[in-house]
Amino acid sequence: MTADASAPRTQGQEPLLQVRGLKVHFPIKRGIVFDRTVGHVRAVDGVDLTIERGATYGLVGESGCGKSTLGRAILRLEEPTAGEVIFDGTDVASLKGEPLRHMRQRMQMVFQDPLGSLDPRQNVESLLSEPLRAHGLGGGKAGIAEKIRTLLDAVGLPSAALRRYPHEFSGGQRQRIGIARAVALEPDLLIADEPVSALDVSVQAQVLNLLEELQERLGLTYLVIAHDLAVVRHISDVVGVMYLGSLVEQAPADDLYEQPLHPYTRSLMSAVPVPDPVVEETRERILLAGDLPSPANPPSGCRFHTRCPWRQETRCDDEVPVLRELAPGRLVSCHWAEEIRDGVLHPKSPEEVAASMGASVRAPGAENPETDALVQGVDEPIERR
Ligand SMILES: Nc1ncnc2c1ncn2[C@@H]1O[C@H](COP(=O)(O)OP(=O)(O)OP(=O)(O)O)[C@@H](O)[C@H]1O
Repeated sequence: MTADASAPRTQGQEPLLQVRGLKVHFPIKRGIVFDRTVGHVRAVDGVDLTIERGATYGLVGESGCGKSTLGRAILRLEEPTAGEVIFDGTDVASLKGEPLRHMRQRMQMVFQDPLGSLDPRQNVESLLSEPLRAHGLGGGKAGIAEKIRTLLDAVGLPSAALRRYPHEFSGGQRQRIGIARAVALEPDLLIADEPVSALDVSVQAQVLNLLEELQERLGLTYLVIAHDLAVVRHISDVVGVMYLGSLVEQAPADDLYEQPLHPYTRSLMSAVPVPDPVVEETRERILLAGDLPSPANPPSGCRFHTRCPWRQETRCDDEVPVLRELAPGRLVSCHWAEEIRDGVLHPKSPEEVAASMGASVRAPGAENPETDALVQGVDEPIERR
């Protein structure tokens, strides 16, 4: 992370990645041969974000809000329903054949579960040489061997690791192998999807430090996806918070942690314990009413209104808030962000929120019983694409 998180790192240069109006909607199919579309899961529903070269963008939000789908759509592992992904000035959707292959080489992914993403039958040497051979990189046999040794050294593993298999390593070491494999192709952008959430807390910091070191050394740009705000805090320049397929807040990391503006960000932040016992004692705790609504049938108006302690009738229920700039670099999609920031509006308890929603809270399935039942898994299974 740069000293001044809000400062542009590469003045005059265009950003490495620009995502504009990105939507990924998955059809929900029914019928004996799944031939009837009864609705759509709006996993990503109109996301705009920009990542400057050499910067780290931390994307957070609770499980199911669409973070992984967004990451996969950037890599074109998921076909967007609408919107654009501009990578290094080129619209990714316009690429085919060799240019698409080359673009894929320049964007790599680190997965949450290295055991699941590394072939258990391949030893480390084979795991690391495979992508190099596939992309014709590293020169001949000797060149590849040399490159693999350098990679192992860069991720802090001994050369004795070469002959060993993924199951012989600890979780942290396996993640180091996953990272070595991802950087082997000298990418520009690394998308790390929950890179440390499967690891012990003591190992998480080591892996995050390694990512930082590699970024510095190799000039990488990162999109780091996590459900935990604490994970992305120290490595991110900019943090984006997602709720039900949309970004609700985006800010330079220090600003966001100092003063979260969106009610959802505030509730996420209030769940992070503070190491100082005095501060911890007085820490604001915001409990949310209800569960994450179904992305197949999101609430009207502000999508967060059914759980929001600051909800105001009826504007929040009816009017979709736009992601607007409150201060330089600080984007928030809440009608009442200023009032909440200035303490003019006070939060309700989860019980009050639930009671205030009363009859207006939509019972699951009330608007679209088929869709909701499917998404919640109480009916027939959804065919996953
Ligand atoms: N291939 C698919 N077909 C249908 N629905 C999908 C598919 N992939 C994801 N979804 C749905 O899209 C929504 C967003 O999923 P996604 O995995 O992107 O969320 P996430 O925030 O990354 O959550 P997690 O951290 O649990 O992976 C979820 O409701 C999920 O069930």
